Amino acid sequence: MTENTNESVDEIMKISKIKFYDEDESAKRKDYLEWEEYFMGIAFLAAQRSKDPATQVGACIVDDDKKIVAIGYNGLPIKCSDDTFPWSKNSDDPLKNKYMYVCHAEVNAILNKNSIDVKGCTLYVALFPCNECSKIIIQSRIKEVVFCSDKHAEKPHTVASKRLLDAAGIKYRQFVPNHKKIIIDFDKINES
Ligand SMILES: Nc1nc(=O)n([C@H]2C[C@H](O)[C@@H](COP(=O)(O)O)O2)cc1CO
Ligand SMILES: [Zn+2]
Repeated sequence: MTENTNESVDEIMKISKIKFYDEDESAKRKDYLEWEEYFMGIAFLAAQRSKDPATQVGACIVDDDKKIVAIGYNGLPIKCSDDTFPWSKNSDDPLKNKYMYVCHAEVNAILNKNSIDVKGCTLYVALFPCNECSKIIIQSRIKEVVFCSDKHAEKPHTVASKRLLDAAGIKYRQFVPNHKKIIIDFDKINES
């Protein structure tokens, strides 16, 4: 077995920094997505599956190895038709509004996980989770929430949600993108 002296560590560091090219054109692309932009971008892409005409929310759950273990968006429960239940939000009759029926993106992601559980994972979500989702986030042992918008910060469901997350010791923080926009252009791949 090689002795792990300071000298050999220096040697390893030198080797790991060797470049196998000289010219600038051979360097890697600089405009790539950071991990967090990638995960939040996936949450936003999933949101595009939502049938909610007013608010489309997506969520993406990632483990410690940066593997995506779950994706979800807001929608009706299985077998409850998108065309049978209402999508309105302002009816005086609560039964004619979407709120009684829609599953939130975070809950759908947690329930759709590909892993055994989401313990220790990070949840990326477009909107700050409501109190009902936070209960499930806590119970599923997610360790951190990264949200994009906190536009309902003043509403009771967000205040209650933060109380729950704080009490449970779950960290939450706002996503700060490098790229304000991510464009998907299906034609670009055909360019030379
Ligand atoms: N964190 C969230 N995840 C979600 O999936 N939603 C969903 C539930 C509704 O379908 C919609 C909110 O309705 P509204 O903002 O148009 O009235 O977004 C909403 C929030 C905000 O708490
Ligand atoms: Zn919710």
